[in-house]
Amino acid sequence: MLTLSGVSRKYGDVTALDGLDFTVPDDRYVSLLGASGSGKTTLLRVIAGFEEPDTGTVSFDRTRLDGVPPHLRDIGFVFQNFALFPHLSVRDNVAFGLRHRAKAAVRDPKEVIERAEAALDLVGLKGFGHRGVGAISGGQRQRVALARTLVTEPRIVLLDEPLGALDANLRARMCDELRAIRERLKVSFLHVTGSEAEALTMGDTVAILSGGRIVQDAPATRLFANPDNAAAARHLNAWNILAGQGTGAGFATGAATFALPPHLMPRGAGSLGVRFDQISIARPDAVPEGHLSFPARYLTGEFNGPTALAFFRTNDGQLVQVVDHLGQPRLPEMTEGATYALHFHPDQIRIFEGAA
Ligand SMILES: Nc1ncnc2c1ncn2[C@@H]1O[C@H](COP(=O)(O)OP(=O)(O)OP(=O)(O)O)[C@@H](O)[C@H]1O
Repeated sequence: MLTLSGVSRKYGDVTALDGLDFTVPDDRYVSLLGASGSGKTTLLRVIAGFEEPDTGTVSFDRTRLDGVPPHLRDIGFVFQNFALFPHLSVRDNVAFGLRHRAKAAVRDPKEVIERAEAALDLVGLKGFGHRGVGAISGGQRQRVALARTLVTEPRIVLLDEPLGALDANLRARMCDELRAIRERLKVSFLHVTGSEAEALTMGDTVAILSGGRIVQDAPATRLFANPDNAAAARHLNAWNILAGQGTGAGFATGAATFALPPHLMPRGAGSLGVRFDQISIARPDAVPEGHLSFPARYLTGEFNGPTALAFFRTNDGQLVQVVDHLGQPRLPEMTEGATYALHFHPDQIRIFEGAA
């Protein structure tokens, strides 16, 4: 198990990692989700040993890795741009790591070729060994990069936005393949991405990096349904979040004051989260009994195939989204510019304590 405790890393005035605690268990596919600039690459570089943390520790199975140079950590790193050697063949790219690794370098040419070919077979590139890396597709280059890392039998594989350079179709296929390869090897993958869909699809668990810390680390389905805090919810791109304050009259937000059941009422500042797919829409005078609601002006709709998105603006100018699944449509016909009541049952909301 890889463990980071209290890891901080600053660049001048910028705090990239801020006392971060994080573990990657054995035999697990872990997604790390964060916005651009949230410190994802810094975190991978600290784990791999390309950077040392200012404070805190990195260990593997309780052995400290701080101060151990990258090539002695047994950690694989698949770079976003693949970083292949353009003048070498596919097989020689894969063999390179094996011939040159610091621990237990393989010198016997026959064994090098056998192991390189086995790694290519594992990533679905049997028979491609003789090709130049310029003569294969982007998805195949991605797999060469993976094979080059896997051939060295790392204890954990770090993947920095591994699908970012691929087109959408290929990305979907590589998602399945990465998971299948990992399951065969039983080695943990830590997959960094800025895409919530990719993080949720890939990870057995998803860790969300925000403000230099992991704000939630949970199985994908639990995280999606039950974010612990507003920061985590925001990253899922599926939750509307209305910041407000608990008052005598209810939970006061810029969109409306909600008469929350007492057990949900935050003591001071807080926010109300409601998922895009759990809001219904009615005429202002037709909100069902027991539902909470707020008024909002319908802006426009967006049709995405199996789902349709509707965009609204609250009285205080916040953008709110509602999603409809075309298999089970819930939304009425709406007129752009008209005001509707967006409503939901109190059981469907999450209240997050603290300032948003
Ligand atoms: N070498 C550096 N010198 C100065 N600031 C840096 C350096 N590396 C990273 N930073 C800053 O640290 C913060 C975290 O950067 P990092 O590259 O880790 O983010 P990221 O989540 O990987 O972003 P992206 O998804 O855009 O690649 C950013 O504010 C970045 O500008």
